[in-house]
Amino acid sequence: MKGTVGELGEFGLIRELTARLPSTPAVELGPGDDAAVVAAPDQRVVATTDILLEGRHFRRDWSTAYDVGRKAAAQNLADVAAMGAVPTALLLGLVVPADLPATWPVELMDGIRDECHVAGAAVVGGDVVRGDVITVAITALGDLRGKDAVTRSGAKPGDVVAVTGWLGWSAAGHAVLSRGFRSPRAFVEAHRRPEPPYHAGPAAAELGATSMTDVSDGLVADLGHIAEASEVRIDLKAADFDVPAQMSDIGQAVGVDPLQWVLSGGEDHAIVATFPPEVKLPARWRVIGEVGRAGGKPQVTVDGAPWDTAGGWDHFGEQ
Ligand SMILES: Nc1ncnc2c1ncn2[C@@H]1O[C@H](COP(=O)(O)OP(=O)(O)OP(=O)(O)O)[C@@H](O)[C@H]1O
Ligand SMILES: Cc1ncc(C[n+]2csc(CCOP(=O)(O)O)c2C)c(N)n1
Ligand SMILES: [Mg+2]
Ligand SMILES: [Mg+2]
Ligand SMILES: [Mg+2]
Repeated sequence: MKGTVGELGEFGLIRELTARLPSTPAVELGPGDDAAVVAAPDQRVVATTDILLEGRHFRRDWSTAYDVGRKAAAQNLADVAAMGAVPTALLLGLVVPADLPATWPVELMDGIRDECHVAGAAVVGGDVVRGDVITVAITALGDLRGKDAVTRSGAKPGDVVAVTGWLGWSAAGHAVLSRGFRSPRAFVEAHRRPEPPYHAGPAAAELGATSMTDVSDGLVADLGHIAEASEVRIDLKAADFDVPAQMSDIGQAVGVDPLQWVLSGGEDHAIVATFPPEVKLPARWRVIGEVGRAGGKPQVTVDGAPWDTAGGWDHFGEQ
C-alpha cells in the first residue's frame, strides 16, 4: 500500500482497516453502522479499556505496527480473561498523524485481528481521528457464561497464590532494547508481543479462584491491589520463582537483579489468582505464596519483608 493516512482520508482509512477483518458469525452486526451489535447470551457483559501511547508504551523503532497491534489487543483481552470471562469483542480508537504511512495502521489492525483470533474475539468497531501522537485506545468485551466474575476482592487468609504465564520477560526485553540491543531475541519478542494465557482466566474461575488479576504493572504491585481490595496480606517466597539462566545473564550484563524483573516487571500479562488450599491446581499453575491476615495493613511481602522497591509501573511515578 502506498501513501499516507492523510492521502487515504478518514473514510478511506476506515475502509482499509475494516476490509482486513474476517466475517464472524458470532457478531450480529460488525463495523459499518453507528454501533455494533454483539450477542450477550449471559445478559451481562464484561467491559474494559486500556490505552497504548507512542513513546510511553511503544516505540516505532522497537516494535512494528503489527507488534503494537498484538500487544494493544493482548493488554485488553487479558483484562477480560482475568475476570474469568471469555473475550468476545473489541473496539479500536485510533489517533494517527496525517503524514503516517498508511501501512502502519493497516498492519496494526492485522496484529489486533490476529491477537483477537488467539483469544476467540472479533473486532466490531472503532474510530479514527487525526492527532500528533499515535494513540491506540481499545475497549474489550467478554462473556461470563453464567458464572460469577472473579474480582480482586475475594482472597481469604489460608488461600494459596498461584500464577500462570510469563513473569519478567517483557521487562528484561525492555532493558535490552533501551540499552540499544536487539537480542536475546526471546526477551525482546516477549516485550514486543506478550502472550497472555487467556484460557487460564475462565479455567481459574471454574477451579474456584477467589481473586484474580493479570500482571500489567508488576506482580507485587498487582497483587498489592488484591491485598488491598481483599484486606489481606500476601506473602511470596522468592525461592518459588525460577529465574531463567538467560534472564540472569541479561541481569549480569546490565547490572540489574533479575528478580526485580520477575517481581515488579509488567506487560507480560501473566494471570495470578488465589485459590482455597484444597483446590488441586493443574501443572500450569505455579504456587508462589499464600494469603495471610492483613494485621493492620494489607500488603505484599517477599520472604517475610515488605518489598522495598517499586512493585511495578506507575504512570506518574519515577521510571
Ligand atoms: N479514567 C478512568 N475512569 C474510570 N475508571 C478508571 C479510569 N482509569 C482507571 N479506571 C479503573 O480503575 C481500575 C484500575 O485501573 P488499571 O488501569 O490500573 O487496571 P488494569 O487496566 O487492569 O491495569 P493496566 O492498565 O495496568 O493494564 C479499573 O477498574 C479501571 O476501569
Ligand atoms: C517506550 C516504552 N517505555 C517504557 C515501557 C514500559 N512500560 C510502559 S507502560 C508499562 C506498564 C503497563 O502499562 P499500563 O498500566 O498503561 O497498562 C510499562 C512497564 C514501554 N513498554 N515502552
Ligand atoms: Mg488499565
Ligand atoms: Mg488488569
Ligand atoms: Mg497499569
